[in-house]
Amino acid sequence: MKQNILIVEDEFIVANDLRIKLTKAGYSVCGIAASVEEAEQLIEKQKPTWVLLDIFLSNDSKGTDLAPLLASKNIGFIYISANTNQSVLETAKATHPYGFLVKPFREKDLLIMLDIALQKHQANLLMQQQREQIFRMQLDGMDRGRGTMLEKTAKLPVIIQGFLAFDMLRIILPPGMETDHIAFVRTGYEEYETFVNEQLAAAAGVGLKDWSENKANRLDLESGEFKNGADYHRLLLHDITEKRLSTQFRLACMMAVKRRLKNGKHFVLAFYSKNDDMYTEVQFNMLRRAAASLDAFMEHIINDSYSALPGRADLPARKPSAIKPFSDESKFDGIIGKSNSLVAVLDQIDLVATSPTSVLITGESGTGKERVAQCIHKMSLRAKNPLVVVNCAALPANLVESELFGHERGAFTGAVDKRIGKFEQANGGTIFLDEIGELTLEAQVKLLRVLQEMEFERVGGGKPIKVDVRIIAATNRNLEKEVADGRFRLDLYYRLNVFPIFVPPLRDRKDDIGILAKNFVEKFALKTGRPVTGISSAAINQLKGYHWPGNIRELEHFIERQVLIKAKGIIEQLAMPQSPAQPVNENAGSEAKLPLKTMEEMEANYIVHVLKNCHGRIGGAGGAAEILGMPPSTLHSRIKKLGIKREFSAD
Ligand SMILES: Nc1ncnc2c1ncn2[C@@H]1O[C@H](COP(=O)(O)OP(=O)(O)OP(=O)(O)O)[C@@H](O)[C@H]1O
Repeated sequence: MKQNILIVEDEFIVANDLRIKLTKAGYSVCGIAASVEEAEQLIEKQKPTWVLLDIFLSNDSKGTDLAPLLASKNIGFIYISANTNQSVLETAKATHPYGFLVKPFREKDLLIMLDIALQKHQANLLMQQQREQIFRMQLDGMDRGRGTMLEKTAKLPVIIQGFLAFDMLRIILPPGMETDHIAFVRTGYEEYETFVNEQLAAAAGVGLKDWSENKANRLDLESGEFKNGADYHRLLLHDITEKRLSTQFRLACMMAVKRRLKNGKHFVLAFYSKNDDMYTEVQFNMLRRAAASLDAFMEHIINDSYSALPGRADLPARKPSAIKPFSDESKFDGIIGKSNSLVAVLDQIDLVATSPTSVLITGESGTGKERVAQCIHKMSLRAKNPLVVVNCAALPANLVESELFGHERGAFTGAVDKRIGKFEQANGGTIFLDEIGELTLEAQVKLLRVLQEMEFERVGGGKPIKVDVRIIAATNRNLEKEVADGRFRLDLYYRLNVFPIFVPPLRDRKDDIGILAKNFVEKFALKTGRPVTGISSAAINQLKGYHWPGNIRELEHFIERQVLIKAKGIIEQLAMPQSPAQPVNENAGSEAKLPLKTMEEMEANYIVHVLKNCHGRIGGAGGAAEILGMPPSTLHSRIKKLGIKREFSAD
């Protein structure tokens, strides 16, 4: 689709120069506005699909003030500004732009950023439409016939969550029903705890009578609003119930809509998140659409509930009930865990799996990035076609091209046979570029070309080959830092980072350790045939006390060893590995005098310590890589990056 770009910039020379560059690059520029007011008029008249937005504009207006209008109209925007002071950057970031270019910038950088931003915006719109469609279909397919009000609404949180994320959803119904307040609090991927009036009153620390009589609990709304971060905190200052609920459920922002039903009565949907900048104009519009789709359903259950009065004892359950509407354990194929941060990863997998979007998975070694990639592939429409894994760290620099694109027979010395490259093998499916941060700059150029065109030639072959491949890349490096240090190409980074997923380290999701450990005990007991039947809570607490630098891989190997040592019964006591955060033996006793060390120094110390114990051997059984719970190639690259001397590593 040809993009219609509006330039909002008060310096005419700069704006005109931009117009010339964009037109030359094939974009159509529908206007130049020097102030927010002019921009609003042009948006109305010209209907741009994209906006380049300066921050400080004529008439003392600010580009950031235009952002809510752009978000509400689904128009993507990039800031272009010479001002980079912290508060300007923070205000700009809070409006969720697709990019920020600091003036003066190179034409090339502008065009690359715009190209990627457009792709990202289109992918987002597509995903949003798909989610909305699924939401409507699921809503239509819901059984409205029998059951209590709680039973009828029990499936709502799962359905709504797929469309609009929340940690707590409050539904406020017209007064005079069996219950006029239901809240669903998220406790797992498709798990919610249900609270009705009595339990909500208890959570807010008031009696049921006070709760019911306090009109403020019904959220006094005109038609709707959202409050993020500081705004939400201001609300808490004068609303004691909200304050208590927010403390109880650790909520950091909210948005709500009030809907009028045909019978003149109202219901309110209030969404809460633990993430303090979760809700923007975009989500608010989505909420309005979701609420409108829900009107008929709510009307039905409200009328049904009135006709059931009086005397139908369908409510309330005295204790909060845990509702797990339609959990599908196998959906995430072996990704175990229920911590908040893992559930957030599952949400993202769910969101992106069926779209063709490229995904960049980041996180420390052993956190499960490859698992996430496998899961996205299996849940995608390409699941029947291959998932081809390429370990970029293991690609020999001189063979990158032939590995990725293949070669013809006799293309170079040693090419005795024709070879089909990884991209061709993955045609129709997915290619997983693991450890992408290890690619040499030369290889990055070659990869970039394929990603742009999805076309390449086999080495020694003159015929272009076109493929249809979805890209998933992963790295344990901070790619933004790699870009800043000149080790990773900015254009390649933009191409890959269309949908980023961060997999958190195990030390930040200790809630998952117990369930993972139990699972690994079962797995290795079965594999080794040893009758080890479980692991005690004391042992799990010990596991939680360690900080797992090798993450889940290290935990998995550790449990495997414990199963072998224990041989039968329940694992009770563990000999935990020495934590690198504690001083290693040679420094024992002198910790008080130790200067503070950076994480990198501690990591280097620990690797040297393990290497010494393994006599410098990296690979194979009992080698340093196995003990550290990472692939030898990753350890090699860590050794190189941390500048560990060769005397410590033999292979
Ligand atoms: N959530 C999980 N549930 C169960 N097993 C997991 C989970 N996450 C990871 N694992 C297991 O932990 C090990 C490491 O996972 P994986 O290889 O996906 O990590 P990674 O982040 O890709 O590591 P690297 O960066 O070193 O390549 C694997 O054996 C994997 O099966």
